[in-house]
This record gives sequence, structure tokens and C-alpha cells, in this order.
Amino acid sequence: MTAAPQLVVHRDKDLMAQAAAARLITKIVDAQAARGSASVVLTGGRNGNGLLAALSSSPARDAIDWSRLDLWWGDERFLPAGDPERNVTQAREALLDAVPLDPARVHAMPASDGPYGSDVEAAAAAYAAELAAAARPEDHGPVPTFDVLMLGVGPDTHVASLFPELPAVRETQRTVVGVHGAPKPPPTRISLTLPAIRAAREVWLLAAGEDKAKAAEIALSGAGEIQAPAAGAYGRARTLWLLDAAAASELPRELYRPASA
Ligand SMILES: O=C(O)[C@H](O)[C@@H](O)[C@H](O)[C@H](O)COP(=O)(O)O
Repeated sequence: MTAAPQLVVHRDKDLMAQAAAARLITKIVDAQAARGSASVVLTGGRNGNGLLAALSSSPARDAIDWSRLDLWWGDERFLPAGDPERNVTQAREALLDAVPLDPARVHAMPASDGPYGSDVEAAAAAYAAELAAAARPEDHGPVPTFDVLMLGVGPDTHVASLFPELPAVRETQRTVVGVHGAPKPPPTRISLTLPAIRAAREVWLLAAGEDKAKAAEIALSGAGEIQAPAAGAYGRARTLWLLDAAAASELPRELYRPASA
């Protein structure tokens, strides 16, 4: 386990999205200045897409060199290409279609009508191979050291498509797995595993709304990762929970100081 997670609590979800977008812009600019390029893992869900939409409307977005950014996904809903419920489709609408990315650096997870058809295990293995091909010797493992990996937190403490007690959250060898029977629709998904998530330099967990209060409280109070996958999501250098006041409402007050009241 790395250092304890840091918490930042904002007044409401809109302010949280704006502040997280500003934070992400700075991180990407700093990584590009230090290492030439940056790599970010996107999440599905309302909070992740809210952040991308906030980034899209920020004038500071032009500070990013979009051609030197690798984008990966933490999970994907295994649906046909272009389906409005796919995480990549939603990310494109929120931000990606509006910025000059290098298409070769946008690493979407395979769709259910792609080269692997409905074989979600083969699709997951292909994504694992794509990650492995992008890893360099200094990454010391089968995935790149992502600069920032973002995760929305579900009301049941799931992150990516790692749901409590399901086999995917128990995976210790593979970096990407197919998920069957997910309680959040659709049931078939592709997900990074906890070992892959932990390769990131920084892991940011996003939680806004009252329905996340219990999940945040459970994950931050010493629960095990099989029962509470969010508790097992941490980064090599930093783990940051970005919350709004509603999601933080059940946390012990000694855990944080509100960033905005
Ligand atoms: O594909 C997905 O559905 C996700 O990636 C999932 O893990 C999501 O991030 C959480 O369920 C939080 O979603 P909200 O931000 O919408 O609550």
C-alpha cells in the first residue's frame, strides 16, 4: 500500500468538475514539459464526462499539446462501435472530437462488432497486448506508467468495471479482463484490473452526489478491495479522491478540510 489517499472536497459537482479539469490540464502540461508526452486513462460515467466537458470549455485547454497525449480507458461497455452508451462515444462528445488529438494515440477499447466480434476475452487480451506494446523498460511492467488514471466511483464502491466480489476484482496476473454479469448495465464489459490501475503515477477517484456518500465512507475506512474495489485503487506516487460535499457527507471530519464551502 502506498501513502494514504489525499482528499479534496468541493462545494458541488460542477465546481468539482471545473477544479478537476484545471488540475488535469496542469498535470498534462507538466508531464509534457518533463517527459515530452503525457498519458491519461479516462473513466466512463457522469463524473468523468463532466470533467471532460469542463475541460472542453476551459480556455486553458489550449495549453495542452494534444498531439503528444496518449489516451487510454479504464473500462468500456462491450457494445457496437458508435453506440451512445460506449465510454469512448461519450468522451468524444464531451471533449475528444473538439481537440486535435493524434488518432494513433487514442487507445479505445475494442467494440463488440470489431475484429474480435462478441469474444470479450479476446478483446480484453488485445487491449492488454496494446498496453504491453506501449510499455517501455523504465515502466518495469506490462503497462505504461500512466501520468493520471481517473476512476468514477460507483455507489457500490466499484471502479472501472471492477465490481465487489466479482472475479475481475480478484485478478492478480492479467492487466485487462472481460467482465460478465456486471450489476451496472450493460452486463458485458472490458476492464483494467487492479494491478494495471496501480501502475499509474497518480490515481484520481471522482465521487459526487449523495448516492456516493456511503461508498466513499466504506472505501476510505479500511475496507478490503474485494468487497470495496475503490479501496484497492491507488497510484505509485499519489492517490487523490476528488469529492463534492454530498459525497463527503459521511466521512469522518478529521479526514479532510473542505476546499470550498
Ligand atoms: O463504464 C462505467 O459505467 C464506468 O466507468 C463506471 O465505473 C463509472 O465510472 C462509475 O459507475 C461512476 O459513474 P458515475 O460517475 O456516472 O456515477
